[in-house]
Amino acid sequence: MNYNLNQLSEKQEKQSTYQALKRLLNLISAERRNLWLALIAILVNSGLLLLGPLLIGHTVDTYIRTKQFHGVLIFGAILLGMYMIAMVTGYLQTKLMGGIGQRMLYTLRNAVFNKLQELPVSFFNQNKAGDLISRVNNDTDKLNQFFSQSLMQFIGSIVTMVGAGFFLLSINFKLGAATLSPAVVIVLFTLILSPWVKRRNAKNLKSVGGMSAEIQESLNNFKVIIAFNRRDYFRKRFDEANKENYKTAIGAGLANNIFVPVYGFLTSVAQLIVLLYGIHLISIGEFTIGLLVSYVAYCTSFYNPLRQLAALWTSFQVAMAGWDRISQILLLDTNLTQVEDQQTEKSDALLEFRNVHFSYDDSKEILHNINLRFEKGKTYALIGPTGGGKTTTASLISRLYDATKGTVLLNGKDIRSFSAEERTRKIGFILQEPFLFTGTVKDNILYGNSRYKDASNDELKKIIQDANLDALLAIFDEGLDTQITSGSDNISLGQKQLIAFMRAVLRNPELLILDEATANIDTITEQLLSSILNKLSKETTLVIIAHRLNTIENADEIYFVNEGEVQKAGTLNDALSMLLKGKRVS
Ligand SMILES: Nc1ncnc2c1ncn2[C@@H]1O[C@H](COP(=O)(O)OP(=O)(O)OP(=O)(O)O)[C@@H](O)[C@H]1O
Repeated sequence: MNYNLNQLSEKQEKQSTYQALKRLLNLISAERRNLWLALIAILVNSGLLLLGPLLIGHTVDTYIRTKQFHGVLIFGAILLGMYMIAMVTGYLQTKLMGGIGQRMLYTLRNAVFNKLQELPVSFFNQNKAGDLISRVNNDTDKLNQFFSQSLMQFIGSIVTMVGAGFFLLSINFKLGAATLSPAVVIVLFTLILSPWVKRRNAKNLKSVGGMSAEIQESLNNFKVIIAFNRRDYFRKRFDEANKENYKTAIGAGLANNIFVPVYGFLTSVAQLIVLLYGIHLISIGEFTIGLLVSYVAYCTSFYNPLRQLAALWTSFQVAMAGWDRISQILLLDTNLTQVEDQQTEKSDALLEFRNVHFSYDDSKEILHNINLRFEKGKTYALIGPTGGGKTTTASLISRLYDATKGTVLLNGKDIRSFSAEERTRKIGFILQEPFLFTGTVKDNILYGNSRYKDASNDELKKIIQDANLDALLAIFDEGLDTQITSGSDNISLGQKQLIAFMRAVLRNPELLILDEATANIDTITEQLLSSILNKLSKETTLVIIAHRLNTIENADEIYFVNEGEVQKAGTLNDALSMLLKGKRVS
């Protein structure tokens, strides 16, 4: 299945803003009440501000021209009261929307992060971590900015414009229509250019993701970069990503700002129309000075928000481009779903491969028609040249991936019918590259182990002793409390493998896979691990992947894995000669 987000995005570019907006509103449906309250605040605010010019016009014509200053004072006080209420509603709207924006950011980041936790290994194979981080951090923030800062202004501007437009047309239809004609040009101009502006912003966000991926890759591999003196190479790569970002940012900036001067020009045209046509109407007695004062104010109330809308529209397009990138993740589904429970077959095999084929990306088949049987309590070894398919086979046993064809059976049932919890309880996997989290040795060996998660240090020490793991724990100076730092650079690779080993053994799985799990461990400690494995429950099935043949001398069965095919190797000596003769993967 294709999980590459940057390829998906090309396909999904056709998605309309309307569809994207609908999905976004579904996500924030919990905020409906606050959104309504904020909307009421904005309506009151805009309504009051719109009434102002009408009252001023009325004051000019009724009281100022007739010199009734008492009336001027009363209307002045009414206007002041209205403006004060408008101030309070303005504050309320900012407060409500700020909260909505931040809560939405929180919900969205959680939703994206939780989705990432659901997605299969293939997704992470096909996407760069830096780009994903940029989506979780940067793109969600673009939406937050729009929601907390721009949305209400956006709605406020539209309400003010509609209200001002209504007054302009109702006071004098001919003059109103002439005043509004430049707005038609503006709307057409905006509609035509918007998709182009959104595309430019999407390109810019993509380049931010690319730059972030570049930074993440070089930070993760800084030791190799320094050891191989590749700093210049990475500097160049970063420079290219940065240049791309610079170019797309300029492109997006130009697109985003194209509206401002055009809107400004057309606003001036509209004001000119009001003055020239308005004065003409006064001269022929069809209009009053007071109404012209109101008219100029309404013209400003109409075109100022329109100018603001130019900037807000840009912010909307940026937010929508960000939302597209976020929703690409949210819309993905894992292809490792749980299938319906099936009839259990009577089988003495704990795990079985039946005619299994597998390819990572549909292009090249990696495993061809594999048939394997792992019985309860036995030890199996997978050997073979580098790139032959051993780790891939192990990954299918633990369902990191599903077979492209054929079936993997666990306890006589399709492995896909087990819940992830059940499966991981039954199958333990010590990966080739063990990963440790920041915390103590205790935190790390209890990772994902619900059985002992509340055990005290003393209880845990006893459990470790019973599992014959105490000699391994003794290797760490401060035992269970030894600190592991981020990236776990304060302990050796061999020590990391020991922690991963303890973590897996303590879970007491029915099937334990060791993928080169002792490759970095000295011979004495390796013998210790071997004796621990021998003392595991007689029910435990072991699958050991190893390059060093001494590691597998106790195996009941040895399989030779080469060029995606698996065959029984017989004795250790047969395995050795197969290895020596074994073809390498071309
Ligand atoms: N994530 C992946 N995406 C695409 N191809 C992959 C991926 N992982 C492995 N492969 C390919 O699958 C083939 C088998 O790799 P695998 O890791 O299973 O070999 P292996 O026998 O375990 O090798 P080693 O002894 O080096 O660990 C190789 O050709 C490899 O390039």
